[in-house]
Parts: sequence; C-alpha cells; structure tokens
Amino acid sequence: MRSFSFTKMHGLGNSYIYVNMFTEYIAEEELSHIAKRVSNVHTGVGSDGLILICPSDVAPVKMRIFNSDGSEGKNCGNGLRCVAKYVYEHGIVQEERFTIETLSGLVEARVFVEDGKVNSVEVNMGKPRLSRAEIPMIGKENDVVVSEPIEFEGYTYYMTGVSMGNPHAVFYVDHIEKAPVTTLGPIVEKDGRFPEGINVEFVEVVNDRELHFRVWERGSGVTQACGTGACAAVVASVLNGKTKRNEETVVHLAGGDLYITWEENGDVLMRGAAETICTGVYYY
Ligand SMILES: N[C@H](CCC[C@H](N)C(=O)O)C(=O)O
Repeated sequence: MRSFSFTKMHGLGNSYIYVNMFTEYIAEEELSHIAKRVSNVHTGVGSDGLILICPSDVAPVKMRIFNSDGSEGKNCGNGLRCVAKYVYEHGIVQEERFTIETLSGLVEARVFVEDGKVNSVEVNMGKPRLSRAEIPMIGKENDVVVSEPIEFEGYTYYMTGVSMGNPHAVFYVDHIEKAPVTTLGPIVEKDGRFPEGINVEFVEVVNDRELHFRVWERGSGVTQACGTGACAAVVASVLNGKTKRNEETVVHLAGGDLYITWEENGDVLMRGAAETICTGVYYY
C-alpha cells in the first residue's frame, strides 16, 4: 500500500490537498488520477483538487495545481497564498517576500506573519492577458473581449474575457444570488469557442470599489472562492468602467473577501487569508 503525507489548506473555503514534493513522491502518471480520488468527499479526503509544492530551478518553490476532475490548471490564486504560507512556516523559505513558479510564469508573494504564523498573503499575480489568442478564445487573435455579446443555448450574454495565466469568462448580473452559476457555468466551461475550456465568473457591482462574486470553476465546478477569477473580475470591471484602475477593490466571495488592485503598471495585486485545516496520510 503506497501513501503520502498531505496538508489540507484553504483560501476562503477553496480547499486543496497540498503535498510537499520536497519530501514526498507521487509518480507523474498517477497525479491526475490521485487528484480525482483525493478530492472525493466520500471516498477521499474531500477538496477542490490537489496542489503540489515542488522544487524549482528558477524560484524557491514551484506550484502545480490539479482540479478535482484531474485536469491540471496553470494558476491558482487561493493556492498560491496557501503555498506561500506553507513554505514560510515549514522553513522552505526564510524571507517574507519570495517568488513562486507556476505553469503560467513567476509570481511574487509576500507573507504577513504574527507569532511565526502566516495569517494573510499578498501575491503580485502579474499582468492580465486580454487578447483572444491569450485567453484563449477562437476569433481574431489580437481582439480583446469586453462586454462582447455571445450566445449560449439561444440566449445572448455579455462576456468579458481575461486570462490570469488561466482562462476566465466574466458576466455581470444584477443580483448575485440569482446568478446562473450551475446552469450557465458548465455550458460556458466546455463551450467549443474556448479551446482550453474556461472558468466562469458572475459579478454584481456594489459600487466602484466593491463587487459580489460567484464562480463555476473549470475542472472543479462551484467553489467557495477563486483567486484568479476574482483578479479577472476586477480587471474586467475596470475594462467595463465599473471600478477604477490603481484603486483597491474588495471582492466578496462566498468564502470571504479578497482585496485586489489592478495597478497602473499593469500588475494585479491580490491579498487575502490562507489557512491550514489538517494534516494526514493518504493511502492509495
Ligand atoms: N480551476 C482553475 C484552477 C484553480 C483556480 C482557482 N481555484 C483560484 O484560486 O485561482 C483552472 O482550471 O484554471
């Protein structure tokens, strides 16, 4: 019987099973299958997926993220905050500011520490990618997608497309509690116009500094929070003239709040909580 040690952590209720690959070993060909199994709330530990904390040649640590359907994502905002907390508290890094490698490039993390424990983390998520080619979405590759009319199942919606290293389709609603998260979400996620699939966000604008947010995640479905999605929502809201560049916006997600600024220099800063739930051994 094989096994590995894990730590379950969450960012605003978006929980993952974290495995320290500096000390544990899982064969590459097993990762997708294990992500599915370990995420199952009945026969596994229960989470939105699996995150590997790995050695890197270009940073102190590399993050890999697998959704609960076994697909590998290229970025994860809530995951990055938890990885930053883990590596600081476990002495893998000693500084309070450090870089983390992801499949979509390097990000910069800053941990806020009290009595040796990280209670919140700020991550510079880098610059959003806005062209159809970068989202990716079919169509003229250099076009941006801002409040673009798009038809699903006979109805027209207005989509803003943003990549934070992973793809996001942002839609605005008048009342967040009525957002079609579980009906429209899965349809958009798998639509053929998105060659890599897409995360689907619904946003209600409270004012020019405050958003309500719900998400249907590519590969995981409804989650309590999506860090990259919240960043995409803030970028989309600036592009649509609903919030302001260079001013901090609070995003109210089901699991809590994120504080996000799309800075004048193009970088997107995200700040929020990261928490450890438990540790254990997983047998497979
Ligand atoms: N489902 C996402 C990965 C997880 C992102 C999310 N949990 C976050 O906090 O950014 C994707 O396939 O692109």
